[in-house]
Amino acid sequence: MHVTHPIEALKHQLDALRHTDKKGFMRLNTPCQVGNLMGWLNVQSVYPRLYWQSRDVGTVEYAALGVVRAFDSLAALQADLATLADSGGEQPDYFGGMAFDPGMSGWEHFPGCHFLLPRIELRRQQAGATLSLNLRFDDCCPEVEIAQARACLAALEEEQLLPCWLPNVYQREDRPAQKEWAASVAQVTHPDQLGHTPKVVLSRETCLTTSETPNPWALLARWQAGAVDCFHFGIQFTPHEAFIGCPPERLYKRKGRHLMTEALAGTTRRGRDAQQDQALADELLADKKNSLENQCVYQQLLTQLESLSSQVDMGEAHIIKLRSVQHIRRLIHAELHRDVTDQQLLAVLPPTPAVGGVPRKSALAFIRQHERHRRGWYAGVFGRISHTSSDLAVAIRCAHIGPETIRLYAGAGIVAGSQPDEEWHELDTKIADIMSLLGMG
Ligand SMILES: C=C(O[C@H]1C=CC=C(C(=O)O)[C@@H]1O)C(=O)O
Ligand SMILES: [Mg+2]
Repeated sequence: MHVTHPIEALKHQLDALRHTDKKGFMRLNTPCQVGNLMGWLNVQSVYPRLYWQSRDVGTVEYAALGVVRAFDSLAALQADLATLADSGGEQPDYFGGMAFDPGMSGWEHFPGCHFLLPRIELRRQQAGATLSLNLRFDDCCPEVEIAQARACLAALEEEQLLPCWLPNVYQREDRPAQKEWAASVAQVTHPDQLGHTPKVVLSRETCLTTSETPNPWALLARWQAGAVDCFHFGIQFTPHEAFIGCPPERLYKRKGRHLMTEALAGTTRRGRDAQQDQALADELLADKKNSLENQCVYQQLLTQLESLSSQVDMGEAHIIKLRSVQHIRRLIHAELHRDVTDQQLLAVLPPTPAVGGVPRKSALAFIRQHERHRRGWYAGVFGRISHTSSDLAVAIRCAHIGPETIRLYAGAGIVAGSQPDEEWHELDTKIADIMSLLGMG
């Protein structure tokens, strides 16, 4: 992106605000040209650095920098959204996520819940790109806010090409190893356990170490290119740590009172050719174990939505095909009651049984007791929240990148009929895309 002109344009607009008596939220916009949003993010010195693109075709791509406001609680976020909505005018987008298990902390630098209003947003849609500066004129005097915004603009750097090199020599360690995995699957599928807890989603952390530190944005850009029909996200709170992912699963999308959610669970691999691929898809749809995995998810979603909405409709089970895997999916639509907020939805819906289990309480208790790695934001929530609409992904198919390490996460729904070796293999197919990008395929 050639930033000089857009930045000058925003500075002019900012100067004009010096004597403003405006209250609340304000967004200054200017058109701009950009090649690769991640190439732009990668050179910026302002943190957090965040990327978000929803799954739907033709949606906005967001790159965001810095913080105007941030909340570590859903209640505080909701209160802020409500205050701004009452005062009318343009409404801001908050970006962020939540850990899998609110009862356990996230990772270091990753709070249990964190949603932020960025200082700078670079948005791109079909019509073109816009550079925006977000401002809040509520509790501090406008001069302070303007000075902070100005400093952030002054720090912006020109976009550069992403490095095309990624390390490709790694040491791999699986946690749990296959033997311990088999023991956990056996425990979950023991008739006594299944009697009270019919599904637990067990997970694995695959730790890859290398002498180099991989560039998270270069990795995400390549991963994204092969992950169509997926969400794409990345966040860095600090320079040496990133969380990126290309999840296929939506937690929910809300447009006004209309809610879209889904049950995505049940997995098979892709075939060698179209014929085998179709045979695998047909088998998946007819398979009892995989259907049960999916059923656990939709039943819970339907039950939860019953009390929150006036009408709930669910579509037929169908197959979605990703690069390395196929899944069973059922789409769900609901009309929310007037007073239902994102705060409530996020307090009730996650973790869905696609990543947790049923009943939630005993499944989470099993996971807390038996998993020795920390899920952190894996299997949590990541996305965008605003007063008018929200869109959130289930944070699966993701990687945590730190100095000299990449930690990949994959889980598999364990139900009656689950076989340890097959489920272990399912974990491998779920990380196959990113493993092949790292030269480990
Ligand atoms: C928990 C994950 O996948 C979930 C989503 C789709 C299919 C799943 C399955 O078939 O087990 C899982 O429930 C993951 O990829 O880490
Ligand atoms: Mg499965």
